[in-house]
Amino acid sequence: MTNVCFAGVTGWTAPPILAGIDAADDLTLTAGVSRSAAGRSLVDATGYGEGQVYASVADALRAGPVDVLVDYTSASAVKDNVVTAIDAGVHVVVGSSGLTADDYADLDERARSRAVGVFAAGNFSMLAAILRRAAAIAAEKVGSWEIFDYASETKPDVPSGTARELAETLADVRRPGLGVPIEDLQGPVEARGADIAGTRVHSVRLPSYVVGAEVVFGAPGERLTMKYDPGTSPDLYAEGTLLAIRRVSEAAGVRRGLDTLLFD
Ligand SMILES: NC(=O)C1=CN([C@@H]2O[C@H](COP(=O)(O)OP(=O)(O)OC[C@H]3O[C@@H](n4cnc5c(N)ncnc54)[C@H](O)[C@@H]3O)[C@@H](O)[C@H]2O)C=CC1
Ligand SMILES: O=C(O)C1=N[C@H](C(=O)O)C[C@H](O)C1
Repeated sequence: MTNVCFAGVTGWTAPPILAGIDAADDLTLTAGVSRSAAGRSLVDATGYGEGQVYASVADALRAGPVDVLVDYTSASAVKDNVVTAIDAGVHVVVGSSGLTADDYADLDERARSRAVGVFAAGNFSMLAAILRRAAAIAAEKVGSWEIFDYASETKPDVPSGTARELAETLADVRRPGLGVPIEDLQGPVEARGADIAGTRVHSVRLPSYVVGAEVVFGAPGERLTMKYDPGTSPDLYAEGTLLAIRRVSEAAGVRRGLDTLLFD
């Protein structure tokens, strides 16, 4: 049996994942973290689970045995939460966005030194994972691309975890070419987007968008556009998150990208 603590238990993403844990014979939801519901029982606050809701990950991990922490909190809270779990010898599944490649390098070192597994995906949906894998294949043959990152006007972090992870994945293949170097541009250079691991990333924040991502590959005389477009339900993140919970203890250190669990 794997004991799971879910941080972000009252958030938008939580319900279908909590339902999946509840329905699984091999997983138990033993603790939750949420500032607004701290002190309540899990079942009262969420409809699922056996334990309590705590105000912080540190409090939750002190309260009882936990094998895996799942973090769906926020870009501002996630790094401290992951560090707290690693230091307590607890494996971590990171759903929250906002961590950079440098953050993951720090966490990897820390996790390896404590023989803890950390699994992170900028997007736990199956189709976003396929986009990541397909884009990496395209980057082997096409040397120019840019990413468009779409999210609601209230998303606090930029770029999305989905877009950041995509850019960092493509950087492992190669760095895209630029027709005009950024330093040689005339006009406001912000118009060319942010440099994320060598890719220009353009973040759009407008009402009605859920996080989606588009990568456009350009070659002389032709373009290839790959676009991930989610609906409005958080259900699509549940299956991938449950897979990660079950597999995070397989290896020490940080592993990234749901596609690595689906295809490798
Ligand atoms: N990797 C993926 O597939 C997905 C990633 N996300 C990311 O997950 C994160 C959460 O997303 P939502 O569920 O939409 O957010 P939300 O704002 O609806 O919920 C956040 C939850 O975290 C808790 N929380 C936030 N900061 C906290 C802190 N400092 N201490 C204790 N609890 C805290 C809140 O109480 C709430 O329960 C975001 O970073 C989002 O970008 C969301 C959906 C899918
Ligand atoms: O903020 C969100 O809502 C989401 N964020 C994730 C991201 O930053 O990529 C992905 C998910 O689709 C929803």
